[in-house]
This record gives sequence, structure tokens and C-alpha cells, in this order.
Amino acid sequence: MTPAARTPERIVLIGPMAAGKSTVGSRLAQRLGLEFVDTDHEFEKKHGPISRVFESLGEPFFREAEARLVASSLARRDVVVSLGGGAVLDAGTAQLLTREYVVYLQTDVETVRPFITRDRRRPLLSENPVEAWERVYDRRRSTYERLATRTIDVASVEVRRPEAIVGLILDGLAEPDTTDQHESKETPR
Ligand SMILES: Nc1ncnc2c1ncn2[C@@H]1O[C@H](COP(=O)(O)OP(=O)(O)O)[C@@H](O)[C@H]1O
Ligand SMILES: O=C(O)C1=C[C@@H](OP(=O)(O)O)[C@@H](O)[C@H](O)C1
Ligand SMILES: [Mg+2]
Repeated sequence: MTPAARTPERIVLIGPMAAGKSTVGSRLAQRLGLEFVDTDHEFEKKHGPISRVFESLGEPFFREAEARLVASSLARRDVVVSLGGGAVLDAGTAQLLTREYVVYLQTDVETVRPFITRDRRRPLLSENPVEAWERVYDRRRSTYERLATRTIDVASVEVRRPEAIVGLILDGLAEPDTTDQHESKETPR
């Protein structure tokens, strides 16, 4: 399938841990016939499991590599890019995202609870995962809101299935950009 007429060059998914960025991004790319890049997967291909790298080299190493992977992903075209939840904290990444079509998957703790308890893959949730998730999300929420072109409430019962979320993203692409918070952003071609 060729990309839809109104598909932006890139669609970038942001949001807190376990919101569904990787799952939804992959399916969205399939539906649109675009490539899919998940910056965490790219990191793990090069460096191994994120949790192990946090232990051995520390979070700063991960963040620097992550920022470089985001920049190289955003240099590509016809791609859906799912970021890790903390990628938006990097100033350079945030700056790059002001020019992108950014979909924020907004959620709440009850929706993600089943996916974050006993989570061995996310080092920031290794202790008291539910409290840690809430604390981290509280700190980042305003950044997600500021960078979002579109916001999708994935906690709403009507849209919990990944396919339904993909459908809402596709609906958003078809709509005029009157709800955009960033007039300077690229409009879908
Ligand atoms: N809409 C959804 N409905 C059901 N399960 C979901 C949904 N979105 C994500 N999941 C599940 O939640 C977990 C985290 O999803 P993931 O895509 O890795 O989130 P993120 O990339 O935002 O951290 C996975 O086990 C995934 O299968
Ligand atoms: O929010 C964060 O700081 C992180 C989120 C993770 O990605 P997901 O949001 O895909 O879980 C991963 O990048 C790493 O564990 C750190
Ligand atoms: Mg992910």
C-alpha cells in the first residue's frame, strides 16, 4: 500500500511507559504501508537490554544514545517512529519534535497497571512500579502536551484495543488541522 495522500512524512508516537507506543506504532505503520522504527528496539539491537545498560553504564549513556537514535530516525521519510517515554526530555529531541506530526498517547495508571507490575524491561519501574510510573508521568505530562499535534486518550474504554487507537490516528490524519496546537508544524501532504 502506498502512503495515504494526507500522510505526513513521519508520524511520531510519544507518551508514558506502557501507553502502547510500540504496539500501536507497529500496527499503524503496517496499515499505512510505512516503515516502523522503535528507538528502544534500535538501542537494544546495538547495546543489548536497556535494563542491563542502565545497570552497567547508567541512564546518561542510554539518554545520549537515545537522542542520537531519535535524530537519525527523524531524518528518514515515510516512517512511523515510536519513542521511549523519556525521549522527550532531551532538549534537542523536543526541538526536533516541534516540526513533526506527533501523536501523544495519553493514559492513566489503571489502564497500564497490568503491564507495569512485575516489569523487568523498564528500569525506571523496577521498584514500586505503580508509584514510580505515576511520579514519572506527572513530571513529563506537560512536555507531552506541549509537543502533541494530536492527543489520543487510550484509557477511554471505547478505544482500548490497539486497532481502535490506530483507527483514531487515521481519522486524525484525515481531519483539517484546526485542533493543532502548533501552527508552525508540517501539515500533512
Ligand atoms: N491498546 C492496548 N490494548 C491492550 N494491550 C495493550 C494496548 N496497548 C499496549 N498494550 C500492551 O501493553 C504493554 C505495553 O505496550 P507497549 O506498546 O510496549 O507500550 P509503550 O511502547 O508505550 O511502552 C504490552 O504488553 C502491550 O501488549
Ligand atoms: O520512560 C522512560 O524513561 C523509558 C521508557 C521506555 O520505553 P517505553 O516508553 O516504550 O516503555 C524505555 O525507553 C526506557 O525504559 C526508559
Ligand atoms: Mg515502547
